[in-house]
Amino acid sequence: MNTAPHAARGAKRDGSAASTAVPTAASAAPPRLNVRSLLREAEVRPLRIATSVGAGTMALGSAIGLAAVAAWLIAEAAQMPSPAALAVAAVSVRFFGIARGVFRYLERLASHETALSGVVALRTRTYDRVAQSDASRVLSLKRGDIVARMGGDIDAMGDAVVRSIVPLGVAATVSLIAVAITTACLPLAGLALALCLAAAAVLGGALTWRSAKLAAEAGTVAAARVSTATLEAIEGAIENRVWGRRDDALAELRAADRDAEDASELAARPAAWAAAVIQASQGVALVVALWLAVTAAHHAGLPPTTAAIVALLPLSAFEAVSAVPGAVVQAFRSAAAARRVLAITPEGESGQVNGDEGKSADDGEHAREEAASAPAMAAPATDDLTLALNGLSAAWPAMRPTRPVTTTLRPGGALGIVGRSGIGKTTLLLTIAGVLRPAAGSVTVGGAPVTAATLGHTIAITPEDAHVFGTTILENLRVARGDVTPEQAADALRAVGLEPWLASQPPGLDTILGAGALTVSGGERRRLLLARALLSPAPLHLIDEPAEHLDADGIDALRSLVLAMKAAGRSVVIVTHDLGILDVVDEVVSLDVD
Ligand SMILES: Nc1ncnc2c1ncn2[C@@H]1O[C@H](COP(=O)(O)OP(=O)(O)OP(=O)(O)O)[C@@H](O)[C@H]1O
Repeated sequence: MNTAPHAARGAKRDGSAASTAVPTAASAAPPRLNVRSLLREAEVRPLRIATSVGAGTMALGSAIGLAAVAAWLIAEAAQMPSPAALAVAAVSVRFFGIARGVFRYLERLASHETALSGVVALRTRTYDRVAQSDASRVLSLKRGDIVARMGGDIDAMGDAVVRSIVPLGVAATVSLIAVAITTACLPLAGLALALCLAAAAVLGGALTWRSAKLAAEAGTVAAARVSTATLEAIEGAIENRVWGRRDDALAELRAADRDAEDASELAARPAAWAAAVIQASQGVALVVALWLAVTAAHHAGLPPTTAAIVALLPLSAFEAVSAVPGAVVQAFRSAAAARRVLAITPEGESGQVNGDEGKSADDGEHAREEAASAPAMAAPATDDLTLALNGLSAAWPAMRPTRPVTTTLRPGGALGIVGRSGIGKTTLLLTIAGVLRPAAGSVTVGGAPVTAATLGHTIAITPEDAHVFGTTILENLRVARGDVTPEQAADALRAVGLEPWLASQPPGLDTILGAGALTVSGGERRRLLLARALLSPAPLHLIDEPAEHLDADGIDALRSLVLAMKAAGRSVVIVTHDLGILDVVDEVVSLDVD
């Protein structure tokens, strides 16, 4: 039985109130993420990263080799090198030229393979976590927000490997090799190069990080203001002209644009400083290396070839360091994406992904609650299927809780929930299903607390906007139970009055329906969902607005269906605006406040 996804889709996704007024999954301070935990999450093996870094280092090393051969040729030219030595130089140039391309290709292969398989692992883990997480967190997000987190954000986490970890690893390795070679030739020059490289990497990296942070904070807000002001100016052009507010709208747009410019300038400043620091460090490294090499060649007898290598090596070493700003920007983006993804998962709440850092008292309480309810999740402990609402009140984070409800529903009974629009009937239904945690009171089946995992075993739910999949009628009914036979499917469709409709479809049960019920009418869709509910094996069924879109015949079919479910010993809870069908329920609960 697979009704949980319906529950998720069934909830309204107007998360605006929740996301502004109350700390929710979207707004709560997200946990920190470190590189080790990211690599573990993405199932990236250190050996694979080492292979990518090794290949990248060889590619850049080949470039350094080319520079070294050039330096040697320049230094040797004046001393008339032998043809044999020149032949060696020529072969070396060819070797390094080819090796550079080959290793660059290998590095791309290795790092992309690592990143792509990492993204698959990350996405799979995140889907698993979301399926197990507190539904109110996920349901409080807008659909587009979830798609963005599952899509672009996880891709951005994967990009950390290719665009951040590997380039930083290559920069560090190449710098170390350059410093080692320089130190071997002339220790003082090695020290100077090490200091310049460290200054460029650390200062340049820190300034770039600052720039990325400013761009993300001020830049995003300013860009959103410009978009809003632009849309309002265009869409409200006629009204603004009529009411004489055109100048105000344009002034707001100009102000927003100025803000956006200021924000991008603010963010560009540290980035410019970072570029300047790297350039200045490279310049200083070159001048110092040149000066030390020439001095050593003149006064300490350093061979001219070695002096040339010492003088020219900084050029190549800084080629690796110049990748640092881009890698830092990517690290910032990946970290922000990781925080957004983790914020919708239980691990995000508890900080499990990041070791034990950031566990709040609230998180601990949540974990204890989960642990306490765990035994009830596997299966009901008793055969008693009595549903008990004990002062149960339901609420989304920013919503006023519904009035407390206390009642008992025995197997074979039916309960109706009514109340004015927006009072919280659907919210209460989701709470009874265990999708949302109660705002107050409790809901139990056979004395055991209901949790999200009870859904499917004991409780099934048919939300108002339960999804109709783009597949056959039979498969749409098998959502309720995987082993529904064609005969059972046809019987269920007959029970809800869809027999004539089925007969009018030449492929019968194999008729493909349009995804999202595009090819069925509102009433047919509702009856199809009722047939699905009828086929569900769960002894307790919750149905949201079953009478919606039904004509008089449909209402009669609904009545018969509820009576049939009751006769079969199943309990039914119905949320409805249609008071006409309440004659089939045993008790009616109104959420309206007197
Ligand atoms: N996913 C959600 N996240 C946050 N708030 C929500 C969500 N879904 C609904 N709400 C809010 O909860 C309140 C109650 O909504 P609910 O759907 O439970 O009312 P209802 O009584 O079933 O309404 P109706 O009869 O119109 O279907 C509303 O203010 C609604 O905006």
